[in-house]
Amino acid sequence: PVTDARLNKPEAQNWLMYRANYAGWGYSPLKQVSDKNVDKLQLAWAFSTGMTEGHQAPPIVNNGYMFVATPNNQVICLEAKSGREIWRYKKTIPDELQQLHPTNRGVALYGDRVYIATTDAFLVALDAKTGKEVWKTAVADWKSGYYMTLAPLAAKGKIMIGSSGGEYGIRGFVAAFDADSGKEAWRTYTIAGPGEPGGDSWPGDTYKRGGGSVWITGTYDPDTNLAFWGVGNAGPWMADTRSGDNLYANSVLALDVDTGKLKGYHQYHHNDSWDWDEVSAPLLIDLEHKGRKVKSLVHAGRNGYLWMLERTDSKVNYVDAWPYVTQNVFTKLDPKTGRPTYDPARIPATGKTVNFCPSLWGGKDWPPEAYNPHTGLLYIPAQNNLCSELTGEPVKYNKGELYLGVSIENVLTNVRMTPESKVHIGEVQAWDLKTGKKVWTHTYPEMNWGPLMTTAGNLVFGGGTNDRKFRAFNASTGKLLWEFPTNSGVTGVPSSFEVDGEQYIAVQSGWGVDAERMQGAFNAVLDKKTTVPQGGVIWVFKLPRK
Ligand SMILES: O=C(O)c1cc(C(=O)O)c2c(n1)C(=O)C(=O)c1cc(C(=O)O)[nH]c1-2
Ligand SMILES: [Ca+2]
Repeated sequence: PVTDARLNKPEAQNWLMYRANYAGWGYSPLKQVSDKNVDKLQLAWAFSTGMTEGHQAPPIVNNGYMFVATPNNQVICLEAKSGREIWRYKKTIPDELQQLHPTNRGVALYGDRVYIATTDAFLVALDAKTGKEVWKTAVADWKSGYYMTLAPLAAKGKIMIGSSGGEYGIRGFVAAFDADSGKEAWRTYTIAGPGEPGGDSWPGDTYKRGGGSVWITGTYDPDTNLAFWGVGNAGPWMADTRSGDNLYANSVLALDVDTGKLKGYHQYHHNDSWDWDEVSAPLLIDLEHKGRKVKSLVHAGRNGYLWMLERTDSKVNYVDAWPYVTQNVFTKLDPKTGRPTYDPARIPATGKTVNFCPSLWGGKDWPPEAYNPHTGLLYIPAQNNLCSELTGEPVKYNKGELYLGVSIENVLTNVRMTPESKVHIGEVQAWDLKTGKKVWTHTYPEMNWGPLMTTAGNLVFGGGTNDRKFRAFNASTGKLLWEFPTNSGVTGVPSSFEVDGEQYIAVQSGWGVDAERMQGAFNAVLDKKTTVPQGGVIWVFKLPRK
């Protein structure tokens, strides 16, 4: 059984949750595979999932058993050392349901159960031994544009989730369900309504369709019982349709896990007009900043700034922020609050064509950063040097239809090259958070959609490029130490685990969703055409036996 005690201090041999620990580090304390021997890493087993589209979920492992979520609401349970299938669950969803983002980012383990959030906006509890449904709860109405792609967060008897739908005029929320019964415990809207604090930051009834979706797992601080959730873009995209700050879109929220009460927040940027969802949950890192000890929240923003905040038991304070990729929208940040001032020429608006950097896919979209406590470095999978051009147009709300204010043709061709992006776009960056200095950068000619994992073996793992490769870098120096061509592009979250004294590295390969759309946008604006093979495979590697 997966207990709170185990989730608070996960064993090195397991990968029990989305980012391995509540702090969101994407860090494995295992070190059998290291910078000294990773060049010998070889295939242990591979397993075809039977699905196409975006395979993004980490292989989650509990004492030799692996649980993998794939697109189409499928969960596969396997013997972790052999890849032998034990059970498979697939939720059927209505045929009419077209998922804008066809992916699932993983399961949560709690007690003897496995939890998955589905495309038709159900939260489902499965028996971990058999894969049989124990309960399922309808979380929201998919016909109104709600769908779920994130891995749930389990803590203190509750299973927490959020919903996607920021491009459909939903009103976002984080909700918690009793792990035993599936009964809803609380629901906190990410978009403030009339009479609530922040409610006056939305004109008229625009809050009802204000977006603020939550589609990446939150992080959690057991000491204060606060969970930290990133909030997506405001909707519709053009900011002139909803003058005001639009709280709490594009923010981080600190929510009390027992009650859902909002205890603090920081809005990274107000009145969003760029589809810069700030959904990635901040990493919890204790660090020293200018000689002061800070219990920080670190977030590489889709808006292209690297944010350092401070968490207390009742507040979120701004500490520092700086651009980590080319950014031409913010002209300055208020040194006390971090509130940005915008270049008016860079704000997309209805009836205007506006060019801005980074692109609408941001300095970093959803693929998670990683933090290694030994190197003290934060690793960011970045898209640098790239810009977008959007032409705003009037939009009318129709239930269940896209609510953007930009034509879909424009979205699919939005990228604009710069002299620098012709040289390179994708990067793996390593930042020393003490000094605020970048320590190393690995560059790719084209995009990087690769979630990162770092290990005590002084390694950083990640894929993300359109050449199908999965790679290992020296965590201290950035030197490329190993690469392996998989079946498809790797946008999966890597994980690591140990069985019978051997360390394994696992990742799903299966290109899709916006990595594929961004490739399509490059294909549309460049002379070159790239296709990436489709199909999902779980890849598991280890060292040769001695
Ligand atoms: O506003 C939303 O609700 C929402 C949801 C999702 C999603 O659930 O995957 C994405 C986005 N927005 C988004 O803006 C985006 O760039 C994106 C990329 C991806 C992906 O899986 O590659 N999903 C999403
Ligand atoms: Ca979005």
